[in-house]
Amino acid sequence: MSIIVNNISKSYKKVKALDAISFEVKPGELFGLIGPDGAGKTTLFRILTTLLVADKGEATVAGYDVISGYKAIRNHVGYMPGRFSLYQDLTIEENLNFFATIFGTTVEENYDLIKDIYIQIEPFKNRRAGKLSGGMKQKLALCCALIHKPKVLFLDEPTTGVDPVSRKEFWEMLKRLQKKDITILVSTPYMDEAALCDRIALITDGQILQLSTPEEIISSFPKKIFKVKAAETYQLIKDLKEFPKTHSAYPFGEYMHFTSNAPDFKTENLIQFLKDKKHTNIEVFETAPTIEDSFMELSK
Ligand SMILES: Nc1ncnc2c1ncn2[C@@H]1O[C@H](COP(=O)(O)OP(=O)(O)OP(=O)(O)O)[C@@H](O)[C@H]1O
Repeated sequence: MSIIVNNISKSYKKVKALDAISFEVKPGELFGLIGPDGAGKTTLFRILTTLLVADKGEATVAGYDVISGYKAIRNHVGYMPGRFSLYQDLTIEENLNFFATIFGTTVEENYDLIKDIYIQIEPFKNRRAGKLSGGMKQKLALCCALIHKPKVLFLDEPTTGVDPVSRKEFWEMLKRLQKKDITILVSTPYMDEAALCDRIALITDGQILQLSTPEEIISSFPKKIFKVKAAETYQLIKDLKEFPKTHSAYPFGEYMHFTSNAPDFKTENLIQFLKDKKHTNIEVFETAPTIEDSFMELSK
């Protein structure tokens, strides 16, 4: 296993950031930690990259224990923290050379690994990191995290604050890196990105709610799910909560997602209920569940 996490707990005074977390990541896997802000993702990354010591439990990365093997881990992993790790006053080229030097290597030695990504920012290589766009900073930070050819790559919310096109390109880059035998642990609050991982752990309040492939998580969704819309959205939210057969109802884009607690639920019943409440332009139709729906259901 590339990463083994066994019963890891960590508290900051009264806040339990991680509560007996266990999971394993296979070599070459692209594994996602999916969860909202404050779920404990950064704390876990810091423990696995040896920057923070857990209160309880054990973990190994690339075969090394996070406590006794911390020096080896630092040489074998790449870490792209959520907040940019770049030196703002150094140029693209200087940042990259700096990271190569501290790992005792050169940009030339591992250029092959970063080439695809670096050529996109190379035209700006003399620009200071502080003056780059979010997407360009992200690409540079990834190059810096890769420059010593790590076995395991940790990416903490790499696409937060990045535009949708750059987000898509970024995930394509990760898929290419995976083919080069790098194990990747990536965290994201974006549920749509979860579908791009081999396996994911849904995490909230320091606990894993479910761990599986995205397909399995979706197919194990226990209920029929419906999209609901009406002219008055705010009133619709209130009324759906009052409908006696509601199990869950929450906003999802321009619709509400609704599940029923009644095995014999019929859309006509809901439509009639909403009509009685004077709603207009009512739409109710069945839809396929998403990872976000699984998350909502599990964290209920
Ligand atoms: N140094 C700290 N001191 C006190 N509490 C902390 C500290 N770091 C994190 N926490 C708390 O621990 C919990 C988990 O935080 P963590 O940063 O690990 O979560 P996260 O999933 O990475 O979320 P975010 O994306 O907001 O960083 C949160 O409640 C957070 O407020």
